[in-house]
Parts: sequence; C-alpha cells; structure tokens
Amino acid sequence: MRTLGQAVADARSRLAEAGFPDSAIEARLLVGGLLGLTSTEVFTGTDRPVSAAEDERISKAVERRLKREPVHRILGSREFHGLELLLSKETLEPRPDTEVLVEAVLPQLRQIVATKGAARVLDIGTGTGAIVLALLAQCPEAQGIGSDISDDALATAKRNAERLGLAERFSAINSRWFDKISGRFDIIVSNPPYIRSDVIPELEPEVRDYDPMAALDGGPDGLEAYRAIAAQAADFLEKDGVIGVEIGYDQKDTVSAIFCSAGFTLAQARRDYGDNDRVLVFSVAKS
Ligand SMILES: C[S@@+](CC[C@H](N)C(=O)[O-])C[C@H]1O[C@@H](n2cnc3c(N)ncnc32)[C@H](O)[C@@H]1O
Repeated sequence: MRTLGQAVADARSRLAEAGFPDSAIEARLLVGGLLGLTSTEVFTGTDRPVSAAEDERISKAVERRLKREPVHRILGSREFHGLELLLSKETLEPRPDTEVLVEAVLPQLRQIVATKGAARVLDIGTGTGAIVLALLAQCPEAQGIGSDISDDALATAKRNAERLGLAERFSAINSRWFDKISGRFDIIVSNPPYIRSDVIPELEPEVRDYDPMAALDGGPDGLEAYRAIAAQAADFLEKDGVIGVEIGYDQKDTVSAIFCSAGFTLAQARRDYGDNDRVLVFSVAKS
C-alpha cells in the first residue's frame, strides 16, 4: 500500500511530465480534495496509508486533469467568497475576480438594510448562485433571486443555497434576462456571458471545453448581454437601487456607454486582482 506522500509525488510527476506548470499545487489540491483532507493534512500526513480504492480514484482524477479538465470540476466544488459551492455541467466555475463584484455592492446592500431593515437582490445569470449567495451570507436581512436560462444551473444554485443554510431567503427562477422577473430590487448584479464569439476558439481548453458555452459567449462583439440588461434594468430597480456588472478587461468604455445611454450613471469602477478593469456599478441617473 502506498503512502499519501507517494501518491502526491506520483500525481505531481505525471502532471509535470505533461508540462503542467503548477503540478505541485495541483497534485496537492487534487489528492487532498479527493481524500477530504485540508492542505495542512496533506503537508503533514505524508505517512498516511492510501488504500487501493483511493489510489484508483487518484489515478482516474489525474487522467482527467491530463485531458485539461480543471481541478475543481474534477472535485465537483469550488470555494467562492468563503463559501463551498457545488459545480455541475452547466455552471460556470466561479472565479476569484468575481468576488470583486460582491465587495463592490456589499456596502450599498448593508446601507439599504440599515435604512429599510430589508433588501431584495437579483442576480441575473446566477450559475452556481455564487454572487447572490455570497451577498445573502454576508447580509442576513437580505432576500435574493438567482435567475438563469439553465435548469441545471438553477438546480445547483438551489442545492448550494440549501447546503449553506440560505434556502429560505433564496429563490431560483428560469428567466431569459428579465422575461420572468417581477417586482423591484435594491441591488441587481450580473456576471453575464461577455466573451466575443470569435475569441472563444482561442481560449484555454480548461475554459473552452469545460465551462458551458452559454456562460461564455457574449455574441459578435461580446456586449449582447449588457444591451439586453441595460435596456430593462431601470424598470426593476428601486429608486435608490444600483446595478453592478462584471465586465471583460477591455469593456469599461463600451459597457459604460451602453448603460449611460439607457439612463444610468457610473457610480463605481473596480479593478480585479490582476489590475484589469472588472466591475462597474451604475445608479439610476437623477433627472
Ligand atoms: C459568466 S456565467 C456567470 C455565472 C455566475 N454568476 C458566476 O459569476 O460564477 C453567465 C451565466 O448567465 C447565464 N445566461 C446566459 N444567457 C442568459 C440569459 N439570456 N438570461 C439569463 N441568464 C443567462 C448562463 O447560463 C450562465 O450561468
């Protein structure tokens, strides 16, 4: 029987030989995740015996990674803003940069709750539920809706809400943009598909072959979702409400122009951890 240390070393060398630059980190994440161990346990438990069945699972997982399936998709879950979120076939794997959108609207959400005692949040294109669930977890007085066109994603978002104890304050609605949405919201958030269709073939296989196309493809110029959302958002926002969107690194000017010509004012622009433009927050322009 092999030890944990040997299993990690073997996974690492298989990945390194295939040219994976982060083979050591990925091997620890993969083996630790499969065996339910923390990263400290992986570091300190090198003598732990690994059963034949566990060895088999590790080997199959390394095979999948060698075919460029991302580590967290193999493991079936990923951490976002401190929450462990299940993934499924039609959910985007939530990215750390999207936490910037959560942080950008959180002060406003807290202020609304302090004033009104409650708040309503809508997350358009919710995927795993990442953004809205992170906001609900931070703000116990808030209620949220996650909408999407994928039933698979909505089922996963609901499961995530249940696992996190947020289900009573969360609803999942199948809606193309605002089609099935009613009422007004204090905060609307969206990380819509925003990649230009012609760029998609050039993406890394981890993204192109494993993230769902409906989560990536923003149409010929990457801006279709913003046009659809900006055209209707004012009808669904409270008077002092805001809408926060994630954008591509080169979309600040074009997305701002779309929202400003729909009657919004740019209230906040934030950069991501790589110093790229990533989040814009708009308020309804005062007349
Ligand atoms: C980039 S993913 C974002 C997922 C999640 N909010 C996150 O940040 O991890 C975009 C999501 O929008 C959904 N979507 C695509 N077109 C849509 C539409 N017309 N109406 C509603 N949702 C849509 C996709 O199914 C996908 O879940």
